[in-house]
Amino acid sequence: MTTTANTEPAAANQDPAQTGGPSVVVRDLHQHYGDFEAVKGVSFEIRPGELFALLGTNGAGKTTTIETLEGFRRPSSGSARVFGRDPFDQPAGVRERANAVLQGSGLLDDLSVDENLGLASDLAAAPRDADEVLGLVDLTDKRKLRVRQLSGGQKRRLDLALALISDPEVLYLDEPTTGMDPEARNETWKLISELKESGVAILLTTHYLEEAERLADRLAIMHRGRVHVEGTLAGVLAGWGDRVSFLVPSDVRTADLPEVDGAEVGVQARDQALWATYTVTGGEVADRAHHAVSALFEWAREQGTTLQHLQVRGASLEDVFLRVADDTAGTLPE
Ligand SMILES: Nc1ncnc2c1ncn2[C@@H]1O[C@H](COP(=O)(O)OP(=O)(O)OP(=O)(O)O)[C@@H](O)[C@H]1O
Repeated sequence: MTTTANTEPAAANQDPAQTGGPSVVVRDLHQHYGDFEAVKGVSFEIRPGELFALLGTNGAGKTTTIETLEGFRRPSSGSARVFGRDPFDQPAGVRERANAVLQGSGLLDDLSVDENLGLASDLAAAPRDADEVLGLVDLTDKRKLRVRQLSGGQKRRLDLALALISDPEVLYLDEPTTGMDPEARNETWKLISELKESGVAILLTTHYLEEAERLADRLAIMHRGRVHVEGTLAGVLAGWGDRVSFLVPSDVRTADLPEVDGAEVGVQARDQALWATYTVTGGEVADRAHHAVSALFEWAREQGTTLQHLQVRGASLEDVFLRVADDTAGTLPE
């Protein structure tokens, strides 16, 4: 332990979660690998019973952020606090109460499921009952098998069991369902929801957007070290607008498509036809699509044409993700 631990003011060591505050607080975190800046000013908080999903493109800096919270890396600048403590300089009081399912399994291949769980249990300050944990991850009937005899999805479930055996109050899940079949993933989602309901503060990274849609109370999308979008799912999607699309009538030039208040029009070629998409962000969220569709019907009536294959949908998390990931769009800060 460095001297920093001893010189921190007493107030900085108080656990905000004890008084209803966040268990995890990240403030303006920067992380360098040599000259390369992998994380460029990330901030978020996670309260007990809340799941925060950190989404992002490959190499965005998600794992680096989790590793910082785990105490594996000292921030280059900014801060990370878990239970009010610095996990790098003050790991005591953090490691016992936080645990992780990280990428790259820490399982010992030649030992059995029981033996792996036993080792993790020996390291835990107040371990949960191993039978109960094996039941939670549905591996009871595999307990005598060696790890190398498990399938990829079963190994991932054992990873989760190793994290749960210490009964953590904060849980970091780095792509926890990779390699699982849809049923195992569904069961794992239920388990994660139950953990959340029991008061665990969870940080999830995933490339499965549906996983974030199902589980996250709040989410952030990272790209190249920065958070570009953050909020509740509903809040994020409301800011992104509704989509109204239809086949451009063959006798209408795209330049003659009508303007609609509060909407931007784009034209895409698909299946040897042109499709118009109006992205509607103006007006009240509840009836913004109604106004756009009314205006388009009015235009179609005047043109003596119809809106074929008309579709109205809200923005999806995938729309938002792809927009953030699209460097060529040119509106994201460097
Ligand atoms: N030890 C390291 N040395 C140098 N660069 C690193 C190191 N670890 C990570 N990086 C780089 O830092 C950036 C962020 O990596 P990180 O693993 O945090 O991203 P990620 O968001 O978790 O990506 P993925 O979704 O692909 O797992 C990447 O460009 C990566 O190449």
